[in-house]
Amino acid sequence: MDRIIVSSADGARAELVTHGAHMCSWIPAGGPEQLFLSSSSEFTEGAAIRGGVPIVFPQFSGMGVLPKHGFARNALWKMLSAGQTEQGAGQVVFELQENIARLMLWPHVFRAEYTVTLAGDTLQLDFSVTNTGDTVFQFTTALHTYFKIEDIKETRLHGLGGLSYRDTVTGQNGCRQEEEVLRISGEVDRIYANVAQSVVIEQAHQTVEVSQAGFQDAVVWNPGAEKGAQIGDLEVDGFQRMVCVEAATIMRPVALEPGRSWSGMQRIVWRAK
Ligand SMILES: O=P(O)(O)OC[C@H]1O[C@H](O)[C@H](O)[C@@H](O)[C@@H]1O
Repeated sequence: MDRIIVSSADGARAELVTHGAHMCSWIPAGGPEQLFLSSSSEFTEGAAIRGGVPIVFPQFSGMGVLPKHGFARNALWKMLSAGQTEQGAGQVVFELQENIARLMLWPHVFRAEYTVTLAGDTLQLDFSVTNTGDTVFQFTTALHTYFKIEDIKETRLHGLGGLSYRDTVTGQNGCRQEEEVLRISGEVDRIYANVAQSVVIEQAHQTVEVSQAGFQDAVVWNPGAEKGAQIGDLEVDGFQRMVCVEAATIMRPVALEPGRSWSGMQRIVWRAK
């Protein structure tokens, strides 16, 4: 699989592979690595990469008949461009369309585009899907971002208080987060609905602000010690060093008419304390 490195004029840097258009590393200008990547991750075609930013499309998790999280994260994407914008941001653009294997799984023709843009302390991920066929189709999707954490016990998530969520661990719908600040001390797997404000991941040394547009929902996932130990491509202590905050549309799937496009974006801003 091809490896692509892009950097901005002001020193931010990202690394991606064409397999899954998968972003493996993001280092903001003057800052440390922000994405978790498991050292046990298999970098082979056909296998998902554990960490970075997997693209979930056209099905979230096991919520349908497709392989878990759909086919986009395991597909070979076409790189359309890589370099710097006129303003000096680093940028890479990928494209994915149907092929025979994908049509056998999901009988729809489409064009997906994924643009990664970085400069200074900010990373922006733009994902769009166009229905290039002549019948409507539905999909669910997520940018499944794994954030690198020093110690999950010392990490706080702000911005989720008062939101309703589906608890994937218990299968319960219609839960409500009462506490303003979420601390993770075991398995957490939640789909928050109608997320309009940003989520801030606070650690002792930094904050990371995660905002989104186009995506309706946000997933927060950490497998905890027990489930984490069962994940073959995650290090034994991996769960302590990661948290996923995913921009997603799951609760109400997108129904895309022929000729129409849908787009969603996740923006991440790093701040040292
Ligand atoms: O192991 P994977 O197929 O990559 O899925 C990893 C995780 O993705 C999402 O965050 C889901 O909410 C979790 O239920 C799932 O375990």
